[in-house]
Amino acid sequence: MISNASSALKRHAVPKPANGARGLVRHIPIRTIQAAPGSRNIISGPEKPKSFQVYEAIPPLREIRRDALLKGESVGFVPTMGALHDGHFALIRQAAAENKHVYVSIFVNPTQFGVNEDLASYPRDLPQDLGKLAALCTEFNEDAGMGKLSTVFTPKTTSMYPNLPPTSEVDGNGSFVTITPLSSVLEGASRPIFFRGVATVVMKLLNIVRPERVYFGQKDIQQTYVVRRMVEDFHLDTQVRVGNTVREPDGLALSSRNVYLGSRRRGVATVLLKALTSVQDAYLNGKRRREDLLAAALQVSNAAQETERNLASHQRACFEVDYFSLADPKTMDELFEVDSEKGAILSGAIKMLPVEDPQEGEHAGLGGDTTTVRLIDNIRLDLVSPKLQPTTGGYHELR
Ligand SMILES: Nc1ncnc2c1ncn2[C@@H]1O[C@H](COP(=O)(O)OP(=O)(O)OP(=O)(O)O)[C@@H](O)[C@H]1O
Ligand SMILES: CC(C)(CO)[C@@H](O)C(=O)[O-]
Ligand code: BAL
Repeated sequence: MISNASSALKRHAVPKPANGARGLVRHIPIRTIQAAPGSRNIISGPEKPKSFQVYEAIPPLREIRRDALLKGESVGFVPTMGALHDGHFALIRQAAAENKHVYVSIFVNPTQFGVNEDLASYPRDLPQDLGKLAALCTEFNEDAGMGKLSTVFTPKTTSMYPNLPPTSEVDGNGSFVTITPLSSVLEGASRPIFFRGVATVVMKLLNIVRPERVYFGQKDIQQTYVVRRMVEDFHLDTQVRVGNTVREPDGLALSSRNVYLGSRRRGVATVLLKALTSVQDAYLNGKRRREDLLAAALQVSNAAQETERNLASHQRACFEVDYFSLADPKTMDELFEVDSEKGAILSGAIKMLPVEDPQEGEHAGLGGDTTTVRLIDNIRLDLVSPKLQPTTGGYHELR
């Protein structure tokens, strides 16, 4: 059964197919079909006989994973929290280029949300995500040696946390993976339980899927460091791959949370990348000292804050800077001077504050622009020569 499927998914359910153990159904509109009890559901696209299976339960997923292992077929795994966008699709494409099978998980992991964060309102639309994945599937040409999207894993919270209910309390009980000190700085300083939750759920997912390769986006760069450290320290047998940040045409990094931004806040949100690119310009112009580099970011953000403050309350979109950071590309320790041979990770986070005086007819974001939205972004200074271009995919190895 698909547990967290909306009623829309249930409405689309059709009877169990009679054609074989795995019940692959072809040439039908996108539908969800309940197969073996508690386990298999099959999606099939209308135009091509391409399909993937959706699993909510762990045992049948393990079974097909074992089948692939016995056949010597590799699995590339893309963990997500759903609300899928082109950033996710770039990772899936990359995984299909490098593996026989791609497995995607969709699970909004409660333990990485702080008590006052947006777990309840986090955008969720499983039928829409499955539809997007079915459309993406048609791109993968197995005859040309590409892998295929084989499996989507949509576990219930009770399967992922089988004993104690998941907690968001800093001192809550449960079985957790903690990676320190990496998890305590930057994003971890603002979100104290965030990386404990991420490391814990990624450990669970890797234990379930056991992929040859696992794919993460550079947008969440600190997450890639935490996961890589976990993989090394716990001797997990998987390779961590990192895909470039995919951006909107104006440079804003794609993010599931961008749906919270109505037009007023969306217009100002590009300030984060503008601030980071001003540092990049300073770097390319020969600056190497932290204070000189980060001064450029502060100048851009201060000017933008001033502009917004001077607008009328019904026009402005105010924001706060959470941090700008210049960190070592191996350890994420803050740097006082950048070594040109090694480069640096330049990252930042801003908080878009709730919109004041919303106007009739103004385009509002999800939740009516009433909540603070944190945006993060980063640039690898050692990888940006000579100038950052909006990215449409591609990947790099973490060094
Ligand atoms: N713009 C992007 N480019 C490349 N990868 C991305 C992008 N956005 C997210 N990812 C990656 O997709 C994976 C799943 O991320 P997730 O489902 O949390 O989406 P998200 O857009 O990062 O959501 P959120 O708004 O919660 O940050 C992560 O590895 C993440 O880094
Ligand atoms: C890696 C992840 C899927 C763990 O919940 C999440 O942090 C994300 O989507 O970036
Ligand atoms: N992609 C990061 C997930 C989160 O912010 O919770």
